[in-house]
Amino acid sequence: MRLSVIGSGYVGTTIAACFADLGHDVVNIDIDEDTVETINDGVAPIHEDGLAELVSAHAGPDGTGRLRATTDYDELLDTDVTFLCLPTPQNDDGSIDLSIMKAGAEAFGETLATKDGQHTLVVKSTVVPGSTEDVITPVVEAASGKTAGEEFGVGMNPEFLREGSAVHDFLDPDKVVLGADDERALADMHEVFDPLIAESDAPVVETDTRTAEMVKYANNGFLAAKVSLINDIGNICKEFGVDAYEVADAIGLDDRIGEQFLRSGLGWGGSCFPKDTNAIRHAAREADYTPAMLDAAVEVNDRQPERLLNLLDDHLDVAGERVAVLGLAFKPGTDDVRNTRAVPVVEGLVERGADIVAYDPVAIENAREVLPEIKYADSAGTALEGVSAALIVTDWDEFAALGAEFETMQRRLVVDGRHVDLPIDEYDLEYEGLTW
Ligand SMILES: NC(=O)c1ccc[n+]([C@@H]2O[C@H](COP(=O)([O-])OP(=O)(O)OC[C@H]3O[C@@H](n4cnc5c(N)ncnc54)[C@H](O)[C@@H]3O)[C@@H](O)[C@H]2O)c1
Ligand SMILES: O=c1ccn([C@@H]2O[C@H](COP(=O)(O)OP(=O)(O)O[C@H]3O[C@H](CO)[C@@H](O)[C@H](O)[C@H]3O)[C@@H](O)[C@H]2O)c(=O)[nH]1
Repeated sequence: MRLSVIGSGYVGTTIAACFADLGHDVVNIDIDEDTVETINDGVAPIHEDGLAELVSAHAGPDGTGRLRATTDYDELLDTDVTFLCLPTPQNDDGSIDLSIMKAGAEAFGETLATKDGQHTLVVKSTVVPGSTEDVITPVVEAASGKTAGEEFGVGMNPEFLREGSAVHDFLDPDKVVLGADDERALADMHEVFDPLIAESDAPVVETDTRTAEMVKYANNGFLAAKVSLINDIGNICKEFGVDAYEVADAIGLDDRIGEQFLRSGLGWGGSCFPKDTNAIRHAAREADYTPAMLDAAVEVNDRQPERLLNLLDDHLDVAGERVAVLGLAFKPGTDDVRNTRAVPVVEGLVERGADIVAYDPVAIENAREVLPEIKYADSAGTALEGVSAALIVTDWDEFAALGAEFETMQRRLVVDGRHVDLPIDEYDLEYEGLTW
């Protein structure tokens, strides 16, 4: 099938490369010329495990030719289905900002106006319930002069991939959700996804666009709340001298709870959970409903960095002391620092007058933009040299391999926000875990 994918970021590039790998002809449309050029050179514009191989296999001079990129929306005219993968950031009040989606929908509609045959638009971005039907579709109708459900189809297909494992998650999903309000759009989405469904054996949920939109927020809200609940329980565990990880292992054996997403500590960050919980909470309030559980999930999450710093305060007055911060990415496996817990941790240390040296295996370049005022080390070992304390913010595997490096600390005080397996006894560490 011939597909166009508008937006070439984490989601757009991943799905375009994966669809090409599944045998579709795909064109990626993006306003960023560098991104377009990079893909056309056969190079992945973002860092994701397995993506470089897929892009070079299908784009660029040595590729199959099934993947290419362009800045020209007219190229979607030669395709049958378009996926809209544009950003949906939050406004200052937490509500969803649909302005980029509207701009993309308008450009899509203006192009569609000149097309004779049938076409289906699929909203892939995370949007609050009603956005596809009440906002995006009317923009396309106005720009194209065509009627949805008659002259073009509209679907909504939420994406559940995680950064760091995007290719794997997309090709082997737990579920595929196909939201459509007309038969033609549903049939088109099936034609796109059938090769993936056949290969992955993923269950398919067929529903309307509003429900599909809500499934995405329910998914993220549930996961964010699950982490906040284990953090709440973990904080109680800490007060009673109980190890929250032992408790989590035990409750995770109950199938109704499940073992995943029970790692307590500093809480959740990233490009999705924070903005998506805020968007759906704001939308709920607009509808006159107070989302008490999601509000609490955010409140618990916001408190964890200060709890980590309070644990440090119990051992050391950090004013004038050198402190190492290990980990800056919002989770291991990515260089993404959007809403990373490292920011409130570092801000708290700055307020306390600490002299901070930070290290991350891949996120330092991005971290410099949000945390320009601190020092950076080029290895965990260098960061630890001469410090009075170390804080662990991201659970990178390489931190669990640290050993003799601890001997260079002035004081071997380690406050761990992520339950990294450290040689506490071997190196005589003065160790505090956030919830254990
Ligand atoms: N990142 C994730 O892990 C993830 C997972 C699931 C869902 N989502 C959702 O998917 C959507 C996209 O997120 P992302 O992380 O891929 O975004 P992103 O910021 O990584 O990429 C967006 C891309 O869109 C391009 N763009 C902006 N305006 C454009 C326009 N008018 N026309 C064409 N291209 C334009 C940008 O240049 C950029 O390359 C969001 O709604 C997000 O919530 C993200
Ligand atoms: O037990 C856990 C699991 C996660 N986290 C934290 O939660 C955040 C999010 O982690 P994860 O879900 O792995 O990363 P994302 O790439 O943000 O993926 C989430 O957000 C995406 C964008 O919407 C969705 O597509 C994914 O399904 C959803 O997992 C990170 O800060 C993690 O450190 C914990 O603290 N404890």
